Amino acid sequence: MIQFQDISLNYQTSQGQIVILKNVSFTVPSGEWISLIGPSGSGKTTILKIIAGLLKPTEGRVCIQDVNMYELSKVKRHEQLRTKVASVYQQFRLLPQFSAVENIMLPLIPYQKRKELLPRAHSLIEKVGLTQRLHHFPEQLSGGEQQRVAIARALMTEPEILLCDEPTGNLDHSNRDNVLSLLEVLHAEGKTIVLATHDELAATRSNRILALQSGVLEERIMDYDQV
Ligand SMILES: Nc1ncnc2c1ncn2[C@@H]1O[C@H](COP(=O)(O)OP(=O)(O)OP(=O)(O)O)[C@@H](O)[C@H]1O
Repeated sequence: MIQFQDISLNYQTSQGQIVILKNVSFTVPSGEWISLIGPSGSGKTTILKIIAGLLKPTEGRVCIQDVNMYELSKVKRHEQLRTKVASVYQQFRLLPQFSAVENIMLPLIPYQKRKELLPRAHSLIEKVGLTQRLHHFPEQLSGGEQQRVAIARALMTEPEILLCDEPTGNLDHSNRDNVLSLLEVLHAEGKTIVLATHDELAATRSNRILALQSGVLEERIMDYDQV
């Protein structure tokens, strides 16, 4: 479960203090898929970075499975989150010098032998439907295929929580549908998913939509389970 409690985030700039998030609170029970929607600059990526342990809020608490992440030292926080939370981004972020299967293994390469990681990497590449592309390099893959490799890479540590930042933003219609269908499969398997998107239609695939406007969570919370 993710508890995002009374979170505010300000930046100090040469023009003075700017407020990015204002007193934002929400809870994501384990296994739920929520979508964050809102215009550009409303704070969606900022929320994902805070959940990922990468950005300390100015105020508020973020608890993952009841542990207050920002009370921990940076090292302990990363250790806690390393296997619990994984991210998928709009710009795939694959390393160009590595093949698909090598990219998938990357999150665990510092911790385990390559030989031990290969069977899991193979099963993940099969899961995302790219068995035929195992040894292809990113430049030899389509955008949709690269994103599916990126999702497989995110799954390598068996995270409970998947943070997806505009994962379909660079994809055409059919690749977008492939990626969303894959998220639906992962959700059905029990993953907790937080999707930040401009794509309101994509967001309707989730359990709940939270709408952000200039760093404020709108009261409008659409719960499709109750429609
Ligand atoms: N380091 C920083 N210093 C100052 N302002 C920042 C910094 N990082 C982000 N911002 C501002 O925070 C605001 C929220 O950014 P964020 O990336 O969370 O928005 P977003 O809703 O994800 O936008 P988009 O949909 O375009 O990705 C933006 O106005 C951005 O300019």
